[in-house]
Amino acid sequence: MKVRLILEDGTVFYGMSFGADREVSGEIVFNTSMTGYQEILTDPSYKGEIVTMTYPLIGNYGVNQGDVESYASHVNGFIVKEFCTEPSNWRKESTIKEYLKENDIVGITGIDTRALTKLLRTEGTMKGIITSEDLPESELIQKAKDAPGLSGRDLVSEVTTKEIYTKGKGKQYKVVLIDCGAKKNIVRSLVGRDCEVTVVPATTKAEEILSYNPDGIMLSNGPGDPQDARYVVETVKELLGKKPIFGICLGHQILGLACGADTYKLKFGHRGANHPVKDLATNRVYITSQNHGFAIKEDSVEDLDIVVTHINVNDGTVEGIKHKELPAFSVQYHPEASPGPEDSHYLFDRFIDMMNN
Ligand SMILES: NC(=O)CC[C@H](N)C(=O)O
Repeated sequence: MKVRLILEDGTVFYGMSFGADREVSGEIVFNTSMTGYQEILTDPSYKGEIVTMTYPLIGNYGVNQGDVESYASHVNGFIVKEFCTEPSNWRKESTIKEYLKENDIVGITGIDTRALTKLLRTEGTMKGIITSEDLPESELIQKAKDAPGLSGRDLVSEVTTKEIYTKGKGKQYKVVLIDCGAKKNIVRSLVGRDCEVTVVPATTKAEEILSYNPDGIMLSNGPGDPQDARYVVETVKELLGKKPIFGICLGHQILGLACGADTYKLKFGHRGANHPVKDLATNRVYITSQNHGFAIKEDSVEDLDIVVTHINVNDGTVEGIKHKELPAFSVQYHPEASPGPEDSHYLFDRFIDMMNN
């Protein structure tokens, strides 16, 4: 079926639907990873976003149950230049097209994703709408403008776990993971390092978290504007100094806010698997997996009890912080990778070391 992608600035792209046939809107973002499309579709941090892949051929190794990163798919829509109809891989269970249909994800193909990405890079991320409706363009542009953005809404509550559950029962270190939209590989990375991980809803109060008597607390990734997750920020303020804390992505922004820093929205964010990040202590550069549209303001960290530990080599933005005295640190990127390079796995080891002290 023919569909249109209409951006709030009036740009129109024509494509074909290859997933669910529904009208969707959301913030359009681009991801530069060449592989990992299934992990991207199921990363809860993409809630509210329509993802365009810059790599021109998506789906060439198929999809399988092992590569999902959460209990469902979360993207509002998925845009590709071309999708593969005959994937070849020993792990393949079905095709990207079947997957999108089965999981009710709107997908469009035949889009000039290079032109779309260049536009978003120049103008910044924009809201857009994917539709097959035969309405006048002006009405559809208005619909795109009226679509909810990422700020001013509590997206975390839409993806956080409803039930408390534990993985790696009986393992040595007890970790409570505050689930703001956690990816499975964070849990796997901890369980693989001898941690028993109790995953709790984002609304869980500090007192209840401490009642588990954990050795450490992990703050997960998650969707939306960190300023809208104030209730988690308040919880983290109470937990600071009581137990070692490690934050990833939204968890990093939340730790920053809890320590008094400020956050802002980046022009078009960082989403991909090859973002260079410099560790300021060693001057070593790591290639990292990223997916974020907000960041900690560098100048807001001055005069606080935290320091910037990592920066992005491309644009100099803050990629990591640590508390000057208390056992708490965080990174804006994804040490759990999935998809992406595994260079930063050592950060989980650093968290274990903190729990040993
Ligand atoms: N992956 C994440 O945790 C993303 C954090 C936040 N939603 C952002 O876009 O910046």
